Amino acid sequence: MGWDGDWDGMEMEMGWRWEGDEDWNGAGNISHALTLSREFLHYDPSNQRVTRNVAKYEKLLATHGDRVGRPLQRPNVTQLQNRDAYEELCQGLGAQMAPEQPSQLGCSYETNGSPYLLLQPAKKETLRLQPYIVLYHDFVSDAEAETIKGLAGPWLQRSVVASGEKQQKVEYRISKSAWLKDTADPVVRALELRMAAITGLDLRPPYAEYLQVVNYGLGGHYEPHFDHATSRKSPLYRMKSGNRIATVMIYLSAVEAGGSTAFIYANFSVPVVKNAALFWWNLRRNGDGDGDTLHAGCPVLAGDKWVANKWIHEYGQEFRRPCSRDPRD
Ligand SMILES: O=C(O)CCC(=O)C(=O)O
Ligand SMILES: [Fe+2]
Repeated sequence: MGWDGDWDGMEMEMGWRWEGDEDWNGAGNISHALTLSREFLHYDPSNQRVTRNVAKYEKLLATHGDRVGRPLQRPNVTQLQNRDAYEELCQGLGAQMAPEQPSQLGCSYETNGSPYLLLQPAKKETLRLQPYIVLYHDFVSDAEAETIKGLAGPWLQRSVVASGEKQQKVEYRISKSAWLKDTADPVVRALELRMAAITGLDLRPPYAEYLQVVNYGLGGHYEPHFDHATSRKSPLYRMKSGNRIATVMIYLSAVEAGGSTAFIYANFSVPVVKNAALFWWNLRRNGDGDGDTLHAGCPVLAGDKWVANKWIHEYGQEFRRPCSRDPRD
């Protein structure tokens, strides 16, 4: 079941209760739970646990009706009122066609002017130009991925999100995560140098955050959100190095089913490609947040998923990604 093992196995498969919370979390579909549990008993009448669940659901329905507790929390972005695009993209039903000329997309070896990459060019696949999203294949080795997961494992804690001026646990981000400093291990340091080489950006503190290692268990997900701050009060500004200009996200594991990264407005999703690193700019060159980068980590349906995030900030990049007054850039 992976590290997100807060779920109660049986009930998680049926999808309503979240053991991490003391209360019912209000997903609310108790009558559906009851129907499925009764159907289950039809096949396995002696199952004590499901028998107990049936009694529990019947009691809950009698006392509370079908909606119990508070409504599900959602990220605070108005665009999310319509979840259809997200759900379709996660199910692989969304349009995946690139609006750009196919000749501008595709694969290339990149040295990016870096002596480091001269020896081993990056295998870049350009997925979209607006927003600019590229995938670097074989960015880490299997051994490096294992080392990073092993280093993070003991430190994993339920993930939080920036909410107003605070950070909090929310139902729309179900995962565990840990932060790794580059001093934690030579492998972390090596990955940071590699990320600096492919992006051409300055990743030294405080120009980038520590490496955030994230583990999603079954059903783990992160609903559509922006990585950059959309409010000046966001805790992201506490680093005093501006907003998050870009994201590098490394896929540290494969996933048996689900778990793609969906870009809602760009209308496509990136399947989990083990050992690859995804890069995109969150901000436009004039410093405004790029609304086209709304993205999500789709629910993991089988297996578990590990990623590592590097969030790079605006300051330090002034000469590496010069600004522009043209709002289209
Ligand atoms: O897990 C993913 O595919 C996306 C994760 C993400 O967007 C994040 O951690 O900010
Ligand atoms: Fe994100």
